Amino acid sequence: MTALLELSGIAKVLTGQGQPRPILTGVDLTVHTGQSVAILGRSGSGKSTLLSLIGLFDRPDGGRYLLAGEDITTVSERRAARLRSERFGFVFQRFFLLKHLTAAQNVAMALVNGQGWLPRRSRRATVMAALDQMGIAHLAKHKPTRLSGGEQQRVAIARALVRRPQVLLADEPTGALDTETGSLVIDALHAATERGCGLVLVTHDQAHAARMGRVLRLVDGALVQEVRR
Ligand SMILES: Nc1ncnc2c1ncn2[C@@H]1O[C@H](COP(=O)(O)OP(=O)(O)OP(=O)(O)O)[C@@H](O)[C@H]1O
Repeated sequence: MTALLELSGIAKVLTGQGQPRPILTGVDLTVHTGQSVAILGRSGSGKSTLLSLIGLFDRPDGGRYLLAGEDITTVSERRAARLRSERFGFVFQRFFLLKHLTAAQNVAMALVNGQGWLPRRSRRATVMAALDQMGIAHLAKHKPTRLSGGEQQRVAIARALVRRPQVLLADEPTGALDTETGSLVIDALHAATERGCGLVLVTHDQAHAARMGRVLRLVDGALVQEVRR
């Protein structure tokens, strides 16, 4: 079966103010439909750099990246933008919800695309289905200020899922939440994988990582399998 994501020998050198630094030296990662992977690693090890390469915000300096069998290692920015909006959903530590809009309107914002808005009725049904999948359909009319951190993050996940991405990329999505609330957010991410999404979760939380199908650690620029205890 063709993998959803297949990265082999991915390398990335970052140039800040000083000497160029190799951050990733040979990352191999394969994710199939419905699979979940956690990536652990000390601060500065390159986890966010890796996620930004997977999400096509940046390109690698070496290696090969296949998305559903298509070689996108050196894809143009134009094609990357299209793939980002059609194939990927993104969830971050900060929720980035618009405060003056309701939960449903925040999710609906993700449906704006080159072809304009979906017809009103199908838009509403699509948005409500995404909120329902996250267990927060009853909060559709609430503005973010009336929602808890965990609820806001679930709105953000609904927004990431509403276009039915193949891959969900989550960078520290529980970083701003207490353990219990974070666990609800992990439940929500699991619900996405049950619908066939591939999930790559960057986290510092060992307990949340342990709930993923595989746990990998970024060490010296490469991913190594974490030994389960
Ligand atoms: N644009 C850049 N130019 C140069 N160096 C960078 C750039 N972006 C990040 N870095 C450096 O690359 C390294 C990896 O950063 P990255 O954010 O990927 O790590 P991380 O594992 O996600 O860290 P954290 O867990 O703290 O979020 C860090 O040392 C960082 O300072």
